Amino acid sequence: MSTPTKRPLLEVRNLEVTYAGGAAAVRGVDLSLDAGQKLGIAGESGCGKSTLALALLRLLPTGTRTSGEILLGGEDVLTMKWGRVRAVRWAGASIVFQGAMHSLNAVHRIGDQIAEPILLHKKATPAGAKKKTGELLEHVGLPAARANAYPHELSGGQRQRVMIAMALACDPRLVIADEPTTALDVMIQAQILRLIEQLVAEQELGLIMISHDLAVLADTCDRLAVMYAGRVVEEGPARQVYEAARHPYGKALSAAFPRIGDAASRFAPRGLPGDPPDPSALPSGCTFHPRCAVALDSCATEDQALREAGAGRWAACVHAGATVHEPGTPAEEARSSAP
Ligand SMILES: Nc1ncnc2c1ncn2[C@@H]1O[C@H](COP(=O)(O)OP(=O)(O)OP(=O)(O)O)[C@@H](O)[C@H]1O
Repeated sequence: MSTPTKRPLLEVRNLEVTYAGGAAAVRGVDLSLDAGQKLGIAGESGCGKSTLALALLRLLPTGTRTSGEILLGGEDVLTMKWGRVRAVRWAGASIVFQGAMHSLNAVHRIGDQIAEPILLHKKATPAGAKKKTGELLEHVGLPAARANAYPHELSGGQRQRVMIAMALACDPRLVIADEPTTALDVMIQAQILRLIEQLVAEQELGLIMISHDLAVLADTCDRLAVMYAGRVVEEGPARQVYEAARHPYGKALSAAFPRIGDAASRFAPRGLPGDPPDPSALPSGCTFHPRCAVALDSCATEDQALREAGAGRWAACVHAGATVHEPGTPAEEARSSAP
């Protein structure tokens, strides 16, 4: 959490997003991020990660209901006039989506696509934008001459580098990366993650990285928020959440990924039985209770807010803070008994 004297770069307060059809995709989310900080957002498919990312820049479809506050540098994105929202996109905050092939325009040279937001935001003259495009390409590890290439002439990793260059084109303070490496092989994935880390450190950006892969987030981010059914159910220092989650869902998500270098990794990772709930028809009480191995009778009726679960750690579980033995895989048992 931020110090009271310094305003966070981004503060999300009680954000609620409901799609036109009634799906409550984001429910009461609070987040805080300082410049230079990297926040990971994890969760299964459908838990609301992308909806949250799109809400931050008011990119949700017409008819979607949004409430709460999204304070970017103290200004509420949700109540801004559209002209101001357009000014904030790219220049205040930008998004790198997964699957660069779909995000880039196939019929335009990549240099023109990177220069477009620079010109749109009047950050440079056409000649200045061309120069900056070359510099940005070199900064993300591509030769400036690749500006003349079309998207299909680049590899998947190179295209993702282009997306990162484009995201940085107008010098934003916040970058939101939504599954930026999901479509890439592991070697390229590692290169792109190191590039993102390097750029964040160099430019003191705030980074929100969204992924279903807790291991990737634990490796890249300072803090980690775990979402379930539209809520943040656990938050804390990234490595601690990954190694020893306090919420049964965080534990299950963590157990779903093998640990390289962990003696217990010879045991198979374990999946979580059942499916996430339909956001149009959420279960009563704690929404995780139908899948929870340690649910009490009261969990079916009593909702749980985030509560302190150790220093700098939060979990929305009746057991948070208490030691509960949950029957686990041998890998989990070995980990929990390790000194
Ligand atoms: N345009 C839309 N209209 C109605 N419901 C939607 C829309 N987009 C997403 N949803 C629903 O909102 C919920 C959250 O979806 P969202 O894409 O935010 O999840 P996610 O965690 O990002 O999943 P994934 O990892 O698969 O992208 C899902 O139940 C989804 O079906």
